[in-house]
Amino acid sequence: MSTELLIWIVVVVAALLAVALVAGVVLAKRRRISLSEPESEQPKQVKGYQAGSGVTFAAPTRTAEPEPAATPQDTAKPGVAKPPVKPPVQSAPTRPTAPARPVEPTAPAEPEPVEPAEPTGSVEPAEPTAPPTVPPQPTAPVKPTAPPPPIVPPQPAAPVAPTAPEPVEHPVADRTEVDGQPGVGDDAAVPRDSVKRGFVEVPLPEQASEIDEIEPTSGRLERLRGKLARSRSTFGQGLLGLLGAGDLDEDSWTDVEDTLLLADLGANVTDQVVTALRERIAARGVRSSDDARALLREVLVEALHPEMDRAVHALPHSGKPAVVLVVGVNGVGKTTTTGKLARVLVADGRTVLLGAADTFRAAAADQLETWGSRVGAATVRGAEGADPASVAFEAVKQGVGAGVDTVLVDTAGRLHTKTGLMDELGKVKRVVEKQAAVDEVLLVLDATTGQNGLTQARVFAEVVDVTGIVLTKLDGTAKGGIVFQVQRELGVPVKLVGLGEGADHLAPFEPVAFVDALLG
Ligand SMILES: Nc1nc2c(ncn2[C@@H]2O[C@H](COP(=O)(O)OP(=O)(O)OP(=O)(O)O)[C@@H](O)[C@H]2O)c(=O)[nH]1
Repeated sequence: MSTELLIWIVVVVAALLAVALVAGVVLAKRRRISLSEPESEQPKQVKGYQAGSGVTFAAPTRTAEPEPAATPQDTAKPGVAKPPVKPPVQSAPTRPTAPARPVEPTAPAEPEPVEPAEPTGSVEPAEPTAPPTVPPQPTAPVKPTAPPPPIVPPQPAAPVAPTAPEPVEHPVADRTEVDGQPGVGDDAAVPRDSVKRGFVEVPLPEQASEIDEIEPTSGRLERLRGKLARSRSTFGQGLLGLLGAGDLDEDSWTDVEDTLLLADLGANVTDQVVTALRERIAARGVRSSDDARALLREVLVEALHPEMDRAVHALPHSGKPAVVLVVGVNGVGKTTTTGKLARVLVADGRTVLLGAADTFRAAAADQLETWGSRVGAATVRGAEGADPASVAFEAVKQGVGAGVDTVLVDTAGRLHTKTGLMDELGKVKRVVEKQAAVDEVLLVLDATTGQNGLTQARVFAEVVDVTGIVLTKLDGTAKGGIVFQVQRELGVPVKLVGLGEGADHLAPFEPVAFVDALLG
């Protein structure tokens, strides 16, 4: 074999080897790429918790036996909560294209449950003589010339033309009783003969010329977290600063306790939280501020009982509308909450009828009607001073007749005595139940009143079977901890929170998103 041939063989072998090497490298690279998903197809990793859901509505889950109300004894125990129920149906977030069906005016209310109109500011009505399951009969003789108050047929989306009355002096700041008990007679924070609040004193939403755009309800708590800034400074800075500092001595634990008490968690919840923190820090140790945050988050979320059923029972069932009563003392934000809730329901594709059973304050009905007109919900109202039960009855009757999905009844908050409160609310509920079951009783509490709100809540819980709490004005307080306490004391879940005066500043209460907002 010649040298030249040998050289050629070596060159060809070298070239073949080089080609094989390059091909091997390319194949190996391809294989590596094909093992992983294309980046765009990977689910986007969300950092931290995102409040994704909106307000959850559900048809009532009750069966023949109504759920027993939580007793104070029950609720004194830690962790007492309503047993988790069947997961509620999450309604599709559809937006209605047309306003709610107009409600046909019906004949005046049936005489039985309707009482003659009472002049506003009159003395408390006489004790009803009928047994509690029957609507109370008027004990005073009915004057032939005083027929039941006419129920004004609802004007769907009719703009309200407010006549601007003279501004009146009113102790607005004193509207919620300072010792927490609804005052009695002349001891009431707002004496019964005081000048009524005028229309001008309540900031009304602007008149609607067309149906409002409503902000999506999903993720509202997340979007409104900035409104919790005042509470955040207590939890996020105060508490995290203490826990992140490393080994805690007894003085530091006392500071932790004080911070929780100052945030209105109350003695029992504070005890529970501090005990859990101490145990877990001892078991796991806290080495960084991230550890401290994670631990605090875990303990606070647990204390809020995320397993509680927070669905608002506002979906129709058995061919009838759901009936939601909104109760609470005056000034806490009942009318505003009723209006905001109507918006949420309409945004969810539901038809809503509003019942203005707050007949003590004429402006309340105007206020509610304005809220309704902005979303195309009709309002049933009575004359000022009319029997609230008759207006509630008429609203539900018309709601059943018109086949709406939900009737929201705004009740009166001007209640001076516990007995009056009992009679009034009990009667409203009994009378309404002649038409349709009451599915939800939402107790509205003003978060800025702290312990007072809690005392009011206990009084209301004695009177009606409260099924959910709406905590308003959380944007105006550093004491967001009241949420923990109110749930524990009443054993009733906080379902909604008010985070501002804006029309869409009502959010579903989500424990994890709430704690995240508090911790910042
Ligand atoms: N900052 C803030 N203000 C609120 C909130 N909810 C209601 N308000 C305000 O609280 C005030 C009282 O609200 P209303 O809805 O009139 O209260 P009410 O309970 O119906 O009052 P009465 O009809 O007198 O019983 C109004 O100025 C509302 O705008 C909230 O979540 N945050």
